[in-house]
Amino acid sequence: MPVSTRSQITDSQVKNDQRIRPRTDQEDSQMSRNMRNPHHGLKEKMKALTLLYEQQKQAAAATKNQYFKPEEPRFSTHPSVDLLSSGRKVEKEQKQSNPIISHVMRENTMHNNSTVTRTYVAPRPPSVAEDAKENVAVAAGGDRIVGFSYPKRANASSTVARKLSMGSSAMPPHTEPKATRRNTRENVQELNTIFEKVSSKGSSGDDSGGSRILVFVRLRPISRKEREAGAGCCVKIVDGRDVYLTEFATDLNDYLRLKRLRGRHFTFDASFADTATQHDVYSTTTAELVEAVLQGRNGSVFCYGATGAGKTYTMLGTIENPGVMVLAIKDLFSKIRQRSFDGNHVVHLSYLEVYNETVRDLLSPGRPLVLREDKQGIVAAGLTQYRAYSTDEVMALLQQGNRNRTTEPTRVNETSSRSHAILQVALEYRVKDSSNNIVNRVGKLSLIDLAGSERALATDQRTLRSLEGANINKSLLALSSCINALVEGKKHIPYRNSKLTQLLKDSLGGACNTVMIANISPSSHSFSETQNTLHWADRAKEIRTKAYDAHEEIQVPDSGTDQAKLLLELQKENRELRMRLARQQQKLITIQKENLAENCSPSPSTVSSILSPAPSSAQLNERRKARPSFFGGNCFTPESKRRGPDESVRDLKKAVKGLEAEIERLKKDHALEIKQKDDTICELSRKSAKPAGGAQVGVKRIITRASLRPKEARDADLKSPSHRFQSPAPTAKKRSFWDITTANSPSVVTLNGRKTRSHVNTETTAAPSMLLQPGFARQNIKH
Ligand SMILES: Nc1ncnc2c1ncn2[C@@H]1O[C@H](COP(=O)(O)OP(=O)(O)OP(=O)(O)O)[C@@H](O)[C@H]1O
Repeated sequence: MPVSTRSQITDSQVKNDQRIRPRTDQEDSQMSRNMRNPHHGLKEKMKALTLLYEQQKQAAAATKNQYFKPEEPRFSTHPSVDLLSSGRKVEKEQKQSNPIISHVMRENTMHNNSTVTRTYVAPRPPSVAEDAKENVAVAAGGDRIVGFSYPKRANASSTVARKLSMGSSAMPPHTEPKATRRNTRENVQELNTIFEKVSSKGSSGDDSGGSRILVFVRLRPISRKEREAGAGCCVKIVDGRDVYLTEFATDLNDYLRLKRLRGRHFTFDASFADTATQHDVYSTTTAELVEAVLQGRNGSVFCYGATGAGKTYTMLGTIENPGVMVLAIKDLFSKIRQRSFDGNHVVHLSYLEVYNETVRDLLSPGRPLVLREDKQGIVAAGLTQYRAYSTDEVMALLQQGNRNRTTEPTRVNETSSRSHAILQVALEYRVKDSSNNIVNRVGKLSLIDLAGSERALATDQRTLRSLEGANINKSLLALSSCINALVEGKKHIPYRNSKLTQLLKDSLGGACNTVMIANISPSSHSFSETQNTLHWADRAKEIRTKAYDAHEEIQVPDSGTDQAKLLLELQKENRELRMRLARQQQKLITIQKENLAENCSPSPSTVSSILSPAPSSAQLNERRKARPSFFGGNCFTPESKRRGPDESVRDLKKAVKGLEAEIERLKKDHALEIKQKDDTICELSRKSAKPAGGAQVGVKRIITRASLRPKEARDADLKSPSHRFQSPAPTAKKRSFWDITTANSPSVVTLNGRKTRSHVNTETTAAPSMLLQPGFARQNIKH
C-alpha cells in the first residue's frame, strides 16, 4: 500500500505549487475550443483535460490549505501562548488533519488515484488493540494525506469546509456525503456552490430563520486506570462524523456489523477521535463563533457529558494544551487587534458557577446571585463584569475564577467539577449605520462547562457529594426537558425548572449561534453514560435557535448611551418602588379597617394591640384567621359568591352605611372630648394664675399621673384595674376609641377625674391637644 512520507509530501507540494497558476482567459477559450472540436488531436484534448484537472486540484488544494494554514500570531506573554505558538506545537498540529477536511480530501484523491500521487490508504477493519490508533487513521488521516497549499482561496475554502462539517442545507448531517460518490469536478463544483450560498447568507448560514445547534462529539483517550480495570473501548469514530457504539469490544472488528447495530450509530456535524488536538476542536467548533461575535452576534459553546468524559479538558484544558475558552479569548483579542487600534472595542468578562442551584460569582465570590430577566435576557444581578484589555488579563481572571470553582475528587474523576461554569465574554463596539448614526453593537460569547451527569454510584456516597450529584442531575434533567420541548416545537419551554436552563435560555432558544460538544469516554464500563450522552447530543441536533433580527439592534445615540441606560434603570426602579408603596398602603388600609371593626366591640386586649408597635405580617395573618375581617362575612367568602353579585352589593352597602354611622358617632364623641379637655385646660390655667399653697409662679412643674390622681382613685387602681377605664365625662355613650387610647396610655395624667396625655405643664399656657389626629382636625370641632 503506497503511503506518502513527509518528504514526498513536500516534494509533491512544491511541484504542485509550481504547476498551479491561475488560468488566463485566452487559455480558457482555447481549452473549451479544444474540448468541443472533434477534429482536434488527442494530444490537445489531453492537454485540455490536464489543465482542467489542475484546476480542480487547485480548488481541492485550497480546501486542504485551510487546515494547513499556519496559525495566526498569538500574544506571547502567557506561558501557554508561548507553548502554543512554538514551532513544536505548530508542527504537531499540522500533523493532525482536520477530520472533515481529510475526509473530503481523501475521497477526492481516492476517485482520482490513477492520476494523483498515491496518497490514499484503503481502510481496513481495525483491531481492538489498535482502537485509539485506528481512530486517528480513519478519522484524522494523519500524515497519509497530501498537504496541498494554495493560499488564494484559503479563507473561502475554510468556510466551505466548515459548512460541510456542519451539515448545511446542501449536505444534511444525516445523509451520506454525496461527495464520496462523485468525481473531483463535481465535488469542487459543489464546494463552490456551497461556498457561494454560505457567503451570501452570512455566518448564521441559514436563510430559513435561525440556525441549527451544531453538535460535535469528542472522544477522550482511554485512561490507564480504565485499562487496568479491564475496560475495553466501546466507541469507534468513522469518517470524522459517524460514531459507532457497541457494548462488546470484539464487535469493533466487524465493520459491517457495526452498521447493523440498532440505535448505536450516530452521525454528528463532526466527531473528534481521541487524538484530536485542542486546536482541532477549537478551529472546527468555536473559531467561527468568535468571528460572529465580532459582528455583534451571540454565540454559545457548551460541553455536555458524563463525569470524567473530558468536558473541562475541552473547555479549559491545561497549560500545555489550552482548551476552547483560552483559545477563543486569544483568538478574539488577536482579531480585535487586527481590526482596530483605536480602542473602539471594549471587552467585558464575567465568570459564574451554578452550584447546588445557587449562582455564584467566580471572579468576586460572595453572596449567591439572583437571576432576573430584563431586556437583554436572563442576567445574574450583581455579577461582576470585568473590563479586560489583554489576553493576559483575561487569563489571570480565568485562573482566579477557576480557583474559586467548586471541584471535588470523586471515584470517577480526581478533579470533578461539581458546578456548571459559564464564562461570558461581551464585546461592545461602535459602528456607523446606513444613516450615519453611531450605533452600539454587542456580541456575546458564552463558554459553558457543565458539571458531569452521573449515577449516584459513580460518585461517593457522602451526603454532600450525593446532594451535589442530585442537583447536577436535576439541572441536567431540566436541560433535557428543554431540549425535548424545543425539538418538539412546544410553546412552553420549561426554562424556569433550574438555574442552569434559565441561564442557557438564550443559548438554546434565543438569537444565538450555539455549539454543543458532547464529550464521551471510550471505556466499556461507561457504556450507558456514553449512550445517554450520544442520545441527547443526537436530539440536540434538531434544535433551531432564533434568527437574528437586524432591527433588534439598540440604536441609542452614542453620546447618551449611558444616560439612556441609567434613565431606563431608574424608571424601572421607580415603578417598582411605586408598586411597593401601593402594596404597603393597601396593607395599612386593611389594618385600619380591622382596627375600626374591632372598635365596635373593644376589649382590653384590642386596645393594647392598637397601641403596641405595628404587628408583623404573621401576627396579622393569625389575627385574621381568628377574627373575620370587617368585610369578611359580606362578599368575599365563598358563601357570598354563591349568593350572587346583587346580594353581595346590598350587603356591602349595608356594611358601608354601618361604617359611616360608626364614624359619625366617633367624630361626635371625639368632638365632645376635645371640648371637655379644652374646658379643663382653661380651668387649669385659671387655677395656675392664682397659685395655692406657696407654689412658685413661673416654675415648671412636672405633673405625674400618680401625683395628680385622687388618693381614692390610686387605691382603687391597686384594687381593680377596671377602674382605670371609667369614663371621666358624665356621658351615657359608649367609650370611644380615643377614650381607650388615652386611658391606656402610659403617660396619662388625671385631671378633674379625666385622663389626658402627659406633657410639660406650664403654669401659664395651655398645651396643645395631643389628640389631634388625621381626620379629626381641631377646626372641625364646633364649640
Ligand atoms: N482529550 C483528552 N486528552 C487527554 N486527556 C483527557 C482528554 N479528555 C479528558 N482527559 C483527561 O480525563 C480526565 C477527566 O477529564 P475532565 O476533568 O475534563 O472530565 P469532566 O468531564 O470535566 O468531568 P467532571 O464532569 O467530573 O468535571 C482528566 O484527567 C483529563 O486530563
